[in-house]
Amino acid sequence: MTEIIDGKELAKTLDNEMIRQVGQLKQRGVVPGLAVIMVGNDAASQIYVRNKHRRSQKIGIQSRDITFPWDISETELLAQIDDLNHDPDIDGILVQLPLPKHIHAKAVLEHISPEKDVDGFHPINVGRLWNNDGKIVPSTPYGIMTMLDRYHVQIAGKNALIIGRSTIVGRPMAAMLLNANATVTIAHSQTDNLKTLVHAADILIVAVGISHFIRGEDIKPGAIVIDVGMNRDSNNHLTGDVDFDSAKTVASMITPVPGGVGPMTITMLMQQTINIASRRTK
Ligand SMILES: Nc1nc2c(c(=O)[nH]1)N[C@@H](CN(C=O)c1ccc(C(=O)N[C@@H](CCC(=O)O)C(=O)O)cc1)CN2
Repeated sequence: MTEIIDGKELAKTLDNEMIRQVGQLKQRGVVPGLAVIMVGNDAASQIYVRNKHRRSQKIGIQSRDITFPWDISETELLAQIDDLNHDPDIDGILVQLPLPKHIHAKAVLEHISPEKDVDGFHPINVGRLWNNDGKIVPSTPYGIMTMLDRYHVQIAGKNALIIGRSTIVGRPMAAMLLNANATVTIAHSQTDNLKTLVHAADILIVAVGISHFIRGEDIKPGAIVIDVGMNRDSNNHLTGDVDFDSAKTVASMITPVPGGVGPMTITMLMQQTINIASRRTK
């Protein structure tokens, strides 16, 4: 029987664990603080930022939302980050992506103190992760690793294929699976013989942004399939990169969309804010 990896349910379990962790921190005089910077009024980003705020409140994290109009200058944005870098009440800083085109996202992300870079996008944190010494790591792949762990998936020695090489998902995912002793392959738009690679994968992570890119007949029987896709169909319904119905008949475990990887992203952001705050007590 195929097991559905339920990100929504796992997120609730982890919320309860985090509420306890925050309670213990507060007894030691530490209130975790998260600053979320949003530029412009992208509709999806507004929803994610609101959800980050609500989850922070639920867990007991002090969250500070800072919203700028889309035409803010890069200099003003960097000055705000400077302030937050020096603010002792703030443990984690994140800038919601995407940013407007006139702002250099790379410069902005590199301006966040690596010790407060709760998204794990700063090159220092990227380097630490690839050195198997990651202290703060990107939330989506961290969420996937947590799902694999909580569903008792054995990673060591397995063939893991990641389709997609983004800095937010594909690359850090590869580092995390490698650190967990998987044999890792990253495939992308220029990859030859993708079908052969997919058919050999024990753990398949799909993050390409193309609706139903992978179908059941492509997958190795018994594979674990993780769908990172978030696409909208003509009816504005959310669809994954994997055709769930056909893949479910072949995989041993699979994540749905929605309700799989997505809910774990904000959960792991919360966990990392707590992790950073707990270093204050050491
Ligand atoms: N600074 C960052 N910007 C962005 C990140 C990020 O990790 N850091 N990731 C995404 C957006 N994102 C969080 O910011 C995010 C995306 C999706 C979900 C989620 O819960 N998805 C649900 C479906 C939601 C829906 O119906 O639209 C699911 O898949 O079940 C949470 C957070 C880009 N920007």
